[in-house]
Parts: sequence; structure tokens; C-alpha cells
Amino acid sequence: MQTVTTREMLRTAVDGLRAEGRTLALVPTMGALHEGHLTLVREAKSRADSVAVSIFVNPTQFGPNEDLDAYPRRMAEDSALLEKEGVALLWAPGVAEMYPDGYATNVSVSGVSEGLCGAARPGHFDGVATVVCKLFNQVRPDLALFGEKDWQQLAVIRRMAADLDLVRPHVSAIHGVPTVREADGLALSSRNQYLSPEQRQQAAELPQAMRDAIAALHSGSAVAPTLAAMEAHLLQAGFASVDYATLADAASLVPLDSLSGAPARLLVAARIGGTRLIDNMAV
Ligand SMILES: Nc1ncnc2c1ncn2[C@@H]1O[C@H](COP(=O)(O)OP(=O)(O)OP(=O)(O)O)[C@@H](O)[C@H]1O
Ligand SMILES: CC(C)(CO)[C@@H](O)C(=O)[O-]
Ligand code: BAL
Repeated sequence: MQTVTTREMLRTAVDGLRAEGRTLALVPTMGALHEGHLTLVREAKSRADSVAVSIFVNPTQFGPNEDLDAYPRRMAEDSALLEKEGVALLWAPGVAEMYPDGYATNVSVSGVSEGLCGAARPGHFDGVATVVCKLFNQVRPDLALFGEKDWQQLAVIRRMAADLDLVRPHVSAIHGVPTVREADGLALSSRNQYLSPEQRQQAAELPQAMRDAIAALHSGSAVAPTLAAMEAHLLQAGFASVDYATLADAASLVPLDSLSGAPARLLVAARIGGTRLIDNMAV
């Protein structure tokens, strides 16, 4: 595996990997890798001749009171894991390489960015869209893979790539990968390591409350009281607050007040202590 930290080194490495029509898949990450990330890598390997992974803790997607400084950074361990998976290229730029002096451009996606995590984390999706646009232009992958755990992020990236004509020639496909979960149902996330053992046990109530709510909706319960009961379940289980608990159209993320037959998604963000967890499931 080649590890590159400058755009110049990256250009040479990408040219080599793309020679003779060989295909390249990109898996963007913020590091602190777990089985969720490795599942994206394995899926990428099955779909392209070679795989590039980026590790960049992007400061512009963190709010002023969020966990940018605390976010886990484990480059040596991450690099060993990726090497073992047969990744060809690790793109690990520093902040000054990604945003050199004088950097002034922002990508902002309307509509799908605005509710849910966009409302709870102002500016977050501008930071995500901007850095992912840059990653697509830098790596020029044939395919990019993202986890469905970050469902709204995936919708924002698909919108951005279509609107900015990145889908061809740069990224010919954006592939969503189903959420990888622990045995008790908790979605794997780098932020799970902030949880104390007691909080980690309580955290399993998030997927449980969501499965209960989905069962209630399918058996005819109305949306608003079902969501209210789910929120009460989470607070009872020790969650400090619920940022949102929403039934939404799976593609547009417009909130729904009833099941209409179109694909719907239950999306939740809730806090245990200072840790914010998100999850979503098909309804
Ligand atoms: N449990 C998971 N299953 C599938 N994909 C995942 C999972 N967790 C993260 N991913 C995906 O991995 C990519 C990189 O995510 P990131 O590095 O932010 O990890 P994370 O575990 O989501 O961290 P965070 O705690 O910041 O949410 C994203 O496309 C994300 O959706
Ligand atoms: C897509 C991403 C790598 C952009 O920084 C990040 O938001 C993430 O890890 O999900
Ligand atoms: N996994 C999404 C990145 C973030 O929460 O900033």
C-alpha cells in the first residue's frame, strides 16, 4: 500500500493505478477504522481493480462546540488494517494540504441538507459536501462508497455529485453500503468509543426503540404518537436528549406524517452524556 500526503504525490499514484483502463474505487473516511469501514473497503474491492481510502478528519464539518479535538486519530493502526485488506492507496493529507492559505470556496447543497442533522449541526453538510467534492476531484475514482449509517450524508453527496456534474467523468457511481451493527444492534461508529460501559449498554436501546417503532407503524399506529413513544423509551433508557426522531421519505428526506407506500426511513439522533449517536432504518 502506498501512503501519500500531498496532492502532487496523489496525482502520480492515481495516474499509476488508473493506467491501462484499470478502475479505482474511493472510500472516504475520518479514520479510527472499524468493521463498518472495512466492509466498505471489501465492497469496494469487489467492484474495482484497486481501492483508495482517504483518512482526513475534516475540520470544516465540525461545529465550534463539537468534538474535533477529541475525535480519535489512529493513523498507525488504521494503516495496518488497510494494508491487510489489500488497499492500494491511502490518501492522508494534513489540514494545510486540503485547505491551503487563501482557501475560500464552499459547496452548499440546499433542500436535502437542511433538516435532521443539518438543522442540529449548522454548516455540517457544507463541510461534508465541500470536502467530498474535493476528494472526488483529487482521486478521480470510478466509484465511491459510503455507509447508509449516515443516510442523510449519502443523500447530500448524491445530490451534490449530480448537480455539479461529477457523476461523469469523475465518479461514475456512488454506492451506499448497509449499516454494519454490533450483535446487540448498535450501529458501529467511531464515536461509540466515547461511551462508558454503562452508556454502551444503554446505547443498544436506540436500535431496539427504532425496531419497536417500526413494528408499531406496520401494525397501524399513527406516526406522531409512535415517534413520541420512541422518544420516551430513549429518555427512560438513560439518553440525555433526542435531537430528532423523524419518519421521512427515504430519498427526499421530507418528513412524513403517515405511511404512503413510498419507501420511508426512520431517522434518529440522540445523545448519551456528551456523545451524539445517529441511526436510521427502512420502514
Ligand atoms: N456501521 C457502519 N456501517 C456501514 N458504514 C459505516 C458505518 N459506520 C461508518 N460507516 C461509513 O464509513 C464512512 C466513514 O465514516 P466515518 O469515518 O465518519 O466513521 P463513523 O464511524 O461514521 O464515525 P462517526 O463516529 O464520526 O460517525 C462513511 O461513509 C460512513 O457512513
Ligand atoms: C464522508 C466524510 C469522510 C467526509 O469528511 C465523513 O463525513 C465521514 O467519514 O462520513
Ligand atoms: N460520519 C459522519 C461524520 C461526522 O459526524 O462528522
